[in-house]
Amino acid sequence: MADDRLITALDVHTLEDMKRLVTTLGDRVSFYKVGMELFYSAGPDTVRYLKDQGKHVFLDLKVHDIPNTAAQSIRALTRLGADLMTLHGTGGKAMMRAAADAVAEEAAKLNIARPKLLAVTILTSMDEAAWQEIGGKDTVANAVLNLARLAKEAGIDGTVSSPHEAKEIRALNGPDFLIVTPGIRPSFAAANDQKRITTPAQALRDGASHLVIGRPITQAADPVVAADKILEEIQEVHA
Ligand SMILES: O=c1ccn([C@@H]2O[C@H](COP(=O)(O)O)[C@@H](O)[C@H]2O)c(=O)[nH]1
Repeated sequence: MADDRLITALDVHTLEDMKRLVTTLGDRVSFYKVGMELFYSAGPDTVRYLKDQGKHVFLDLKVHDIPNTAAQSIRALTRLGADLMTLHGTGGKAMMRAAADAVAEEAAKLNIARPKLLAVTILTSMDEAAWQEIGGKDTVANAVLNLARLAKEAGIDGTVSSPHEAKEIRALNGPDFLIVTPGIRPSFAAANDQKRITTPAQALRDGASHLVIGRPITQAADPVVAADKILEEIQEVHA
């Protein structure tokens, strides 16, 4: 049975590959992520197709620019009708505020449901060493928490962060804040390039609202079996 807490990342190159995966996974997956790899290759048709299939869409394009450019880009993306969209929290509070205002304005103008905006904090592929290499002065966890606080103050709906920070973000930003966590690895899957990882059930127990899982499903020998195992695991953790 589908569970909206599972978001499957469609990191493939073409519309045809995307459609094949969505057809294969059928009704068991209700929420998909379209990221840069797919969107830069196949464009807005990806989102339209998924919406036509009755799926929820997380459009993860990680907008990062000065406030005006970020806001206008987010405004344009709002017209595609995704459910969730991202921008980088490291663009700062003024940028996040401008983008949040732009989404609200554009959705009201079009009379559509307002897509929720998520701030990407520190990528889940970074460990402490990688973070310090780019000049991080505090721990990854503290930097993530600071960005989560700024995001909420700026009117952003949630964060993209690793499951390692979920418990503290939940305590800081309350029950309604979205905590969307990539870096999820079921026991049967390889870590790949992800560094701050945990299992699907543990991430939910720690307060994640959604799990983003790509390769453990899409590159599995049998994606249906992999998705079913994950769904079985998370159904034991109540929302
Ligand atoms: O910090 C981040 C932000 C985004 N992602 C995205 O999530 C998926 C994870 O895919 P896996 O194959 O399960 O590793 C991928 O699309 C990333 O772009 C992230 O991993 N970490």
